[in-house]
Amino acid sequence: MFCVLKPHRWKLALLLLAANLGLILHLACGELKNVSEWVWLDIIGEGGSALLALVWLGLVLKSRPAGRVTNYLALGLSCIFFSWWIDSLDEFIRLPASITWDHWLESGPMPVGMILLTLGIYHWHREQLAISAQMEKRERLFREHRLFDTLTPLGGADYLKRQLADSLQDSRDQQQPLSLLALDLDNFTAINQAYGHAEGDAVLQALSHVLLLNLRRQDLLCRLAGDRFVVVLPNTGERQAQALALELEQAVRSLAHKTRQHGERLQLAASTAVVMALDEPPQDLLKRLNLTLARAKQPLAKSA
Ligand SMILES: Nc1nc2c(ncn2[C@@H]2O[C@H](COP(=O)(O)OP(=O)(O)OP(=O)(O)O)[C@@H](O)[C@H]2O)c(=O)[nH]1
Repeated sequence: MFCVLKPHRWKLALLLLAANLGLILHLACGELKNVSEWVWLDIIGEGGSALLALVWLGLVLKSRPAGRVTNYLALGLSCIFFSWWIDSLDEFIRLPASITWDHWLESGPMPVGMILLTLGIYHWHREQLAISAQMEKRERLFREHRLFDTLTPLGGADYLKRQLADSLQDSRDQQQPLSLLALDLDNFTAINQAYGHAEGDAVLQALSHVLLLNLRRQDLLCRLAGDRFVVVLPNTGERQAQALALELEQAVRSLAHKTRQHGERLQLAASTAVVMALDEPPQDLLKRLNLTLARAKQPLAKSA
Protein backbone atom coordinates (compact mmCIF):
# COMPACT_ATOMS: atom_id res chain seq x y z
CA MET A 1 0.00 0.00 0.00
CA PHE A 2 2.70 2.50 1.05
CA CYS A 3 4.96 1.82 -1.91
CA VAL A 4 2.00 2.48 -4.25
CA LEU A 5 1.45 5.85 -2.56
CA LYS A 6 5.17 6.69 -2.70
CA PRO A 7 4.98 8.70 -5.95
CA HIS A 8 2.31 10.86 -4.27
CA ARG A 9 4.19 11.42 -0.98
CA TRP A 10 4.59 15.17 -1.56
CA LYS A 11 0.88 15.68 -2.18
CA LEU A 12 0.00 13.66 0.92
CA ALA A 13 2.61 15.47 3.05
CA LEU A 14 1.18 18.83 1.92
CA LEU A 15 -2.33 17.73 2.82
CA LEU A 16 -1.17 16.55 6.25
CA LEU A 17 0.60 19.86 6.79
CA ALA A 18 -2.51 21.86 5.78
CA ALA A 19 -4.72 19.77 8.09
CA ASN A 20 -2.28 20.26 10.97
CA LEU A 21 -1.96 24.00 10.33
CA GLY A 22 -5.76 24.25 10.48
CA LEU A 23 -5.76 22.38 13.78
CA ILE A 24 -2.96 24.51 15.25
CA LEU A 25 -4.71 27.71 14.12
CA HIS A 26 -7.92 26.59 15.84
CA LEU A 27 -6.05 25.62 19.01
CA ALA A 28 -4.15 28.92 19.02
CA CYS A 29 -7.24 31.10 18.62
CA GLY A 30 -9.90 29.07 20.45
CA GLU A 31 -10.46 26.93 23.50
CA LEU A 32 -11.25 23.23 23.87
CA LYS A 33 -14.88 22.36 24.54
CA ASN A 34 -15.91 20.10 27.41
CA VAL A 35 -16.85 16.55 26.48
CA SER A 36 -20.37 17.33 27.67
CA GLU A 37 -20.61 19.96 24.92
CA TRP A 38 -19.69 17.53 22.12
CA VAL A 39 -22.50 16.84 19.64
CA TRP A 40 -21.87 13.24 18.69
CA LEU A 41 -24.14 13.27 15.64
CA ASP A 42 -22.16 16.17 14.11
CA ILE A 43 -18.83 14.61 15.08
CA ILE A 44 -19.73 11.35 13.41
CA GLY A 45 -21.31 13.07 10.36
CA GLU A 46 -18.56 15.64 9.71
CA GLY A 47 -15.59 13.61 10.97
CA GLY A 48 -16.86 10.48 9.17
CA SER A 49 -17.19 12.42 5.89
CA ALA A 50 -13.61 13.74 6.25
CA LEU A 51 -12.37 10.22 6.92
CA LEU A 52 -14.25 8.84 3.91
CA ALA A 53 -12.76 11.54 1.67
CA LEU A 54 -9.31 10.36 2.83
CA VAL A 55 -10.21 6.74 1.98
CA TRP A 56 -11.39 7.82 -1.52
CA LEU A 57 -8.16 9.72 -2.00
CA GLY A 58 -6.11 6.67 -1.00
CA LEU A 59 -8.08 4.42 -3.36
CA VAL A 60 -7.77 6.83 -6.28
CA LEU A 61 -4.02 7.23 -5.80
CA LYS A 62 -3.60 3.49 -5.40
CA SER A 63 -5.55 2.48 -8.48
CA ARG A 64 -4.55 5.16 -10.98
CA PRO A 65 -1.26 5.91 -12.73
CA ALA A 66 0.29 9.28 -11.87
CA GLY A 67 -0.68 12.03 -14.32
CA ARG A 68 -2.96 14.95 -15.06
CA VAL A 69 -6.27 13.16 -14.41
CA THR A 70 -5.00 11.69 -11.12
CA ASN A 71 -3.84 15.14 -10.06
CA TYR A 72 -7.29 16.65 -10.67
CA LEU A 73 -8.96 13.86 -8.69
CA ALA A 74 -6.41 13.97 -5.86
CA LEU A 75 -6.52 17.76 -5.55
CA GLY A 76 -10.34 17.78 -5.65
CA LEU A 77 -10.61 15.12 -2.94
CA SER A 78 -7.93 16.86 -0.84
CA CYS A 79 -9.91 20.13 -0.91
CA ILE A 80 -13.10 18.28 0.05
CA PHE A 81 -11.31 16.48 2.89
CA PHE A 82 -9.85 19.76 4.14
CA SER A 83 -13.28 21.43 4.17
CA TRP A 84 -14.85 18.58 6.16
CA TRP A 85 -11.83 18.42 8.49
CA ILE A 86 -12.06 22.12 9.37
CA ASP A 87 -15.83 21.74 9.72
CA SER A 88 -15.37 18.97 12.28
CA LEU A 89 -12.79 20.93 14.33
CA ASP A 90 -15.39 23.35 15.72
CA GLU A 91 -17.07 20.37 17.34
CA PHE A 92 -14.06 20.23 19.73
CA ILE A 93 -12.73 23.80 19.70
CA ARG A 94 -14.76 26.99 20.36
CA LEU A 95 -13.55 30.04 18.45
CA PRO A 96 -14.41 33.59 19.53
CA ALA A 97 -17.41 35.08 17.70
CA SER A 98 -15.17 37.85 16.27
CA ILE A 99 -13.22 35.31 14.16
CA THR A 100 -14.54 34.81 10.61
CA TRP A 101 -11.62 33.15 8.79
CA ASP A 102 -12.80 29.71 9.93
CA HIS A 103 -15.87 30.13 7.66
CA TRP A 104 -13.57 30.78 4.71
CA LEU A 105 -11.40 27.77 5.57
CA GLU A 106 -14.48 25.61 5.98
CA SER A 107 -16.52 26.65 2.95
CA GLY A 108 -13.89 27.97 0.48
CA PRO A 109 -12.12 24.71 -0.51
CA MET A 110 -15.38 22.75 -0.98
CA PRO A 111 -16.57 24.28 -4.32
CA VAL A 112 -12.98 24.36 -5.61
CA GLY A 113 -12.66 20.69 -4.69
CA MET A 114 -15.98 19.86 -6.37
CA ILE A 115 -14.93 21.62 -9.60
CA LEU A 116 -11.55 19.84 -9.64
CA LEU A 117 -13.22 16.52 -8.92
CA THR A 118 -15.72 17.07 -11.73
CA LEU A 119 -12.89 17.92 -14.13
CA GLY A 120 -11.00 14.82 -13.03
CA ILE A 121 -14.03 12.54 -13.46
CA TYR A 122 -14.77 14.05 -16.89
CA HIS A 123 -11.20 13.40 -18.10
CA TRP A 124 -11.26 9.95 -16.49
CA HIS A 125 -14.39 9.20 -18.51
CA ARG A 126 -12.69 10.31 -21.76
CA GLU A 127 -9.60 8.29 -20.87
CA GLN A 128 -11.82 5.25 -20.33
CA LEU A 129 -13.48 5.72 -23.74
CA ALA A 130 -10.05 5.83 -25.42
CA ILE A 131 -8.97 2.66 -23.55
CA SER A 132 -12.19 0.87 -24.55
CA ALA A 133 -11.67 1.83 -28.21
CA GLN A 134 -8.09 0.53 -28.02
CA MET A 135 -9.24 -2.75 -26.44
CA GLU A 136 -11.88 -3.17 -29.11
CA LYS A 137 -9.26 -2.69 -31.82
CA ARG A 138 -6.98 -5.26 -30.19
CA GLU A 139 -9.81 -7.71 -29.82
CA ARG A 140 -10.70 -7.32 -33.50
CA LEU A 141 -7.05 -7.90 -34.45
CA PHE A 142 -6.98 -11.02 -32.27
CA ARG A 143 -10.20 -12.30 -33.78
CA GLU A 144 -8.87 -11.71 -37.31
CA HIS A 145 -5.61 -13.41 -36.32
CA ARG A 146 -7.50 -16.62 -35.73
CA LEU A 147 -8.75 -16.45 -39.32
CA PHE A 148 -5.17 -16.66 -40.56
CA ASP A 149 -3.54 -19.76 -41.92
CA THR A 150 -1.08 -21.49 -39.56
CA LEU A 151 1.31 -22.54 -42.33
CA THR A 152 1.57 -19.52 -44.62
CA PRO A 153 1.37 -15.80 -43.76
CA LEU A 154 -2.01 -15.68 -45.52
CA GLY A 155 -5.66 -15.46 -44.57
CA GLY A 156 -7.63 -18.70 -44.68
CA ALA A 157 -11.00 -19.54 -46.27
CA ASP A 158 -13.10 -17.71 -43.64
CA TYR A 159 -10.96 -14.60 -43.90
CA LEU A 160 -11.28 -14.72 -47.71
CA LYS A 161 -15.09 -14.94 -47.50
CA ARG A 162 -15.23 -11.93 -45.18
CA GLN A 163 -12.89 -9.82 -47.26
CA LEU A 164 -14.64 -10.87 -50.45
CA ALA A 165 -17.98 -9.64 -49.11
CA ASP A 166 -16.38 -6.23 -48.34
CA SER A 167 -14.62 -6.06 -51.72
CA LEU A 168 -17.86 -6.91 -53.56
CA GLN A 169 -19.62 -4.11 -51.72
CA ASP A 170 -16.79 -1.67 -52.55
CA SER A 171 -16.86 -2.66 -56.21
CA ARG A 172 -20.64 -2.10 -56.32
CA ASP A 173 -20.34 1.28 -54.54
CA GLN A 174 -17.51 2.49 -56.76
CA GLN A 175 -18.89 0.79 -59.90
CA GLN A 176 -15.51 -0.77 -60.55
CA PRO A 177 -14.88 -4.32 -61.79
CA LEU A 178 -13.66 -7.00 -59.37
CA SER A 179 -12.07 -10.27 -60.42
CA LEU A 180 -11.13 -13.43 -58.62
CA LEU A 181 -8.20 -15.65 -59.49
CA ALA A 182 -7.64 -19.23 -58.29
CA LEU A 183 -4.31 -21.03 -58.48
CA ASP A 184 -3.93 -24.72 -57.73
CA LEU A 185 -0.66 -26.69 -57.83
CA ASP A 186 -0.64 -29.60 -60.26
CA ASN A 187 -0.08 -33.01 -58.77
CA PHE A 188 0.90 -31.71 -55.34
CA THR A 189 -0.03 -35.07 -53.80
CA ALA A 190 2.93 -36.61 -55.61
CA ILE A 191 5.31 -34.17 -53.85
CA ASN A 192 3.87 -35.10 -50.45
CA GLN A 193 4.20 -38.77 -51.29
CA ALA A 194 7.72 -38.59 -52.69
CA TYR A 195 9.32 -36.14 -50.24
CA GLY A 196 7.05 -36.16 -47.19
CA HIS A 197 4.42 -33.82 -45.77
CA ALA A 198 7.01 -31.45 -44.25
CA GLU A 199 8.58 -30.88 -47.68
CA GLY A 200 5.08 -30.31 -49.06
CA ASP A 201 4.60 -27.66 -46.35
CA ALA A 202 7.87 -25.98 -47.37
CA VAL A 203 6.67 -25.89 -50.98
CA LEU A 204 3.39 -24.24 -49.95
CA GLN A 205 5.30 -21.64 -47.90
CA ALA A 206 7.70 -20.86 -50.75
CA LEU A 207 4.78 -20.69 -53.16
CA SER A 208 2.88 -18.21 -50.98
CA HIS A 209 5.91 -15.88 -50.96
CA VAL A 210 6.40 -16.13 -54.73
CA LEU A 211 2.75 -15.36 -55.36
CA LEU A 212 2.84 -12.38 -52.99
CA LEU A 213 5.91 -11.03 -54.76
CA ASN A 214 4.12 -11.22 -58.11
CA LEU A 215 0.93 -9.49 -57.02
CA ARG A 216 0.04 -5.81 -56.77
CA ARG A 217 -0.38 -3.82 -53.56
CA GLN A 218 -4.17 -3.89 -53.72
CA ASP A 219 -4.49 -7.64 -54.38
CA LEU A 220 -5.43 -9.96 -51.53
CA LEU A 221 -3.96 -13.48 -51.54
CA CYS A 222 -5.50 -16.19 -49.35
CA ARG A 223 -5.03 -19.95 -49.05
CA LEU A 224 -8.45 -21.47 -49.62
CA ALA A 225 -7.39 -25.02 -48.72
CA GLY A 226 -4.50 -27.43 -49.33
CA ASP A 227 -2.63 -26.32 -52.46
CA ARG A 228 -5.38 -23.96 -53.65
CA PHE A 229 -4.86 -20.18 -53.44
CA VAL A 230 -7.32 -17.44 -54.28
CA VAL A 231 -6.54 -13.82 -55.13
CA VAL A 232 -9.07 -10.98 -54.85
CA LEU A 233 -8.28 -8.44 -57.56
CA PRO A 234 -10.00 -5.07 -56.97
CA ASN A 235 -10.51 -2.68 -59.91
CA THR A 236 -9.59 -5.47 -62.32
CA GLY A 237 -11.42 -6.69 -65.38
CA GLU A 238 -11.31 -10.24 -66.73
CA ARG A 239 -8.58 -9.65 -69.35
CA GLN A 240 -6.25 -8.02 -66.86
CA ALA A 241 -6.93 -10.84 -64.40
CA GLN A 242 -6.11 -13.43 -67.07
CA ALA A 243 -2.81 -11.67 -67.80
CA LEU A 244 -2.00 -11.78 -64.08
CA ALA A 245 -2.93 -15.48 -63.94
CA LEU A 246 -0.48 -16.25 -66.77
CA GLU A 247 2.24 -14.34 -64.94
CA LEU A 248 1.59 -16.35 -61.78
CA GLU A 249 1.70 -19.66 -63.69
CA GLN A 250 5.02 -18.54 -65.17
CA ALA A 251 6.34 -17.58 -61.71
CA VAL A 252 5.43 -21.01 -60.33
CA ARG A 253 7.18 -22.78 -63.21
CA SER A 254 10.27 -20.64 -62.61
CA LEU A 255 10.31 -21.29 -58.86
CA ALA A 256 13.48 -23.25 -58.24
CA HIS A 257 12.48 -24.88 -54.96
CA LYS A 258 15.10 -27.33 -53.63
CA THR A 259 14.20 -30.21 -51.29
CA ARG A 260 15.62 -29.91 -47.81
CA GLN A 261 17.06 -33.41 -47.73
CA HIS A 262 18.89 -33.77 -51.05
CA GLY A 263 18.72 -30.25 -52.46
CA GLU A 264 16.89 -31.63 -55.49
CA ARG A 265 15.00 -29.07 -57.60
CA LEU A 266 11.25 -29.69 -57.75
CA GLN A 267 9.55 -28.97 -61.02
CA LEU A 268 6.36 -27.15 -60.05
CA ALA A 269 3.39 -26.22 -62.18
CA ALA A 270 0.01 -24.72 -61.40
CA SER A 271 -3.37 -24.31 -63.06
CA THR A 272 -5.30 -21.08 -62.79
CA ALA A 273 -8.83 -19.83 -63.31
CA VAL A 274 -10.30 -16.35 -63.45
CA VAL A 275 -13.84 -15.06 -62.98
CA MET A 276 -15.19 -11.53 -62.92
CA ALA A 277 -17.68 -10.70 -60.17
CA LEU A 278 -21.31 -10.24 -61.15
CA ASP A 279 -24.04 -9.04 -58.84
CA GLU A 280 -23.92 -12.19 -56.71
CA PRO A 281 -23.18 -13.30 -53.15
CA PRO A 282 -19.56 -14.26 -52.26
CA GLN A 283 -20.31 -17.99 -52.01
CA ASP A 284 -21.79 -18.07 -55.56
CA LEU A 285 -18.75 -16.26 -56.91
CA LEU A 286 -16.41 -18.73 -55.19
CA LYS A 287 -18.48 -21.64 -56.52
CA ARG A 288 -18.17 -20.26 -60.06
CA LEU A 289 -14.41 -19.85 -59.57
CA ASN A 290 -14.00 -23.44 -58.36
CA LEU A 291 -16.03 -24.74 -61.32
CA THR A 292 -13.89 -22.77 -63.78
CA LEU A 293 -10.77 -24.15 -62.11
CA ALA A 294 -12.12 -27.71 -62.25
CA ARG A 295 -12.70 -27.25 -66.00
CA ALA A 296 -9.12 -25.93 -66.41
CA LYS A 297 -7.82 -28.99 -64.54
CA GLN A 298 -9.83 -31.50 -66.62
CA PRO A 299 -7.19 -32.06 -69.36
CA LEU A 300 -4.58 -32.71 -66.63
CA ALA A 301 -6.81 -35.26 -64.90
CA LYS A 302 -7.39 -37.08 -68.21
CA SER A 303 -3.69 -37.22 -69.02
CA ALA A 304 -2.77 -38.50 -65.52
N1 LIG B 1 2.08 -30.75 -47.16
C1 LIG B 1 0.79 -30.39 -47.10
N2 LIG B 1 -0.13 -31.03 -47.87
C2 LIG B 1 -1.40 -30.64 -47.80
C3 LIG B 1 -1.84 -29.62 -46.96
N3 LIG B 1 -3.18 -29.47 -47.12
C4 LIG B 1 -3.55 -30.37 -48.03
N4 LIG B 1 -2.49 -31.07 -48.46
C5 LIG B 1 -2.43 -32.14 -49.46
O1 LIG B 1 -2.62 -31.52 -50.73
C6 LIG B 1 -3.14 -32.49 -51.62
C7 LIG B 1 -4.27 -31.84 -52.39
O2 LIG B 1 -4.82 -32.80 -53.19
P1 LIG B 1 -5.45 -32.44 -54.60
O3 LIG B 1 -6.43 -31.32 -54.41
O4 LIG B 1 -5.93 -33.69 -55.23
O5 LIG B 1 -4.27 -31.79 -55.38
P2 LIG B 1 -3.22 -32.42 -56.39
O6 LIG B 1 -2.55 -33.65 -55.88
O7 LIG B 1 -2.33 -31.28 -56.70
O8 LIG B 1 -4.09 -32.80 -57.61
P3 LIG B 1 -4.49 -31.82 -58.81
O9 LIG B 1 -4.86 -30.53 -58.18
O10 LIG B 1 -5.66 -32.49 -59.47
O11 LIG B 1 -3.31 -31.68 -59.71
C8 LIG B 1 -3.60 -33.68 -50.77
O12 LIG B 1 -2.67 -34.74 -50.95
C9 LIG B 1 -3.53 -33.16 -49.33
O13 LIG B 1 -3.15 -34.17 -48.43
C10 LIG B 1 -0.87 -28.97 -46.14
O14 LIG B 1 -1.16 -28.04 -45.36
N5 LIG B 1 0.42 -29.39 -46.24
